Amino acid sequence: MVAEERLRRTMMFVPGNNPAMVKDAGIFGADSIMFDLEDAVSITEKDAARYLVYEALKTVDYGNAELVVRINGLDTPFYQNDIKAMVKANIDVIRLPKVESAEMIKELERLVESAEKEFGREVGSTHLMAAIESAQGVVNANEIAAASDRMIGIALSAEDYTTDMKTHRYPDGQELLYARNVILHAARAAGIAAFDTVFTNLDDTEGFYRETRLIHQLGFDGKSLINPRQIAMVNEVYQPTAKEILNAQNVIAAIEEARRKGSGVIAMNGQMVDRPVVLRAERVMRLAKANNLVDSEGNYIEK
Ligand SMILES: CC(C)(COP(=O)(O)OP(=O)(O)OC[C@H]1O[C@@H](n2cnc3c(N)ncnc32)[C@H](O)[C@@H]1OP(=O)(O)O)[C@@H](O)C(=O)NCCC(=O)NCCSC(=O)C[C@@](O)(CC(=O)O)C(=O)O
Ligand SMILES: [Mg+2]
Repeated sequence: MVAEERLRRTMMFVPGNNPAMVKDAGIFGADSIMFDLEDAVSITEKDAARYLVYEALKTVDYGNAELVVRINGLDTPFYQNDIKAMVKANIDVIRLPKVESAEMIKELERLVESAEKEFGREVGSTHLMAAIESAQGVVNANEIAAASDRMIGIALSAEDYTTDMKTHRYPDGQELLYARNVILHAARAAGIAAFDTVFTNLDDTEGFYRETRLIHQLGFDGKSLINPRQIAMVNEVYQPTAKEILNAQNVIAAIEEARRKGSGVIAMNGQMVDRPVVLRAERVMRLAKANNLVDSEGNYIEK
């Protein structure tokens, strides 16, 4: 069994200047809640938003959700105070926007480590992720993904990226195909998660499903979201079918039997079952459990 991989299907942006949204963000069941101090917050509200998110992190119970904050960029006067406040508040992950090089992640890491020491937090306990929002970021995706042991993932940010590329978003997503594949490969090569971009038209449910099915097929761990309505749709696409669950259970049973006999490979219904097949089966079972499709014994629950 490999180390349990955290599910990160849904990473929901929550504007850091909206007290009601910040307070209630935990009730919708997102895998990760991402408080935003950057583009959803106007310049005049930067300090107030930082303070609001800091207080919420200290006082609100967000259950098992992973807590992420998108700080302001390294080209702003706000990021140093953002880092200090969020490290002090014990945030799980800091997401740096508009990342274009490994050096930017190393600069973030230096400041995070200094804040950890200042506030008595264990050095290395604050994780990092990068949003890639430009051609330069895509070109340097490999070095960004591998820039720090603290990195848990990289994300495509298609609104800024398409602007940088002098295009805009189309329904078929052709304009994002290269960036999606580069980001996915960079993440996988570095052993970290890959997140797809936000989908901003809340009325286009069909378009949202189409995009989510595409990124699921490509292999993304999940998506950045802007609204709670999008969470159930992503979970639906990412949930395994009954057939996939049954197959995964058979694979795990078969490999356990093989291991008892001292072998790492076995044939099941004429198909070879080896390590990659077992890893895929284990991921299917993690997704099945997260979607309450199996009971504590791992048996499929008919709905
Ligand atoms: C779009 C809308 C105004 C619609 O509001 P509406 O009120 O019409 O929505 P409803 O569905 O009616 O809400 C039903 C109930 O849920 C509550 N509720 C809604 N949204 C919630 C939420 N997010 N968190 C918690 N609670 C929420 C709401 O308060 C209500 O609660 P209640 O009144 O109690 O029933 C709202 O969703 C919203 O503000 N979204 C976040 C926008 C945002 O953060 N943008 C910046 C990030 S993108 C970016 O920067 C581009 C990027 O950088 C991205 C990258 O880097 O990846 C790039 O370059 O691509
Ligand atoms: Mg952006």
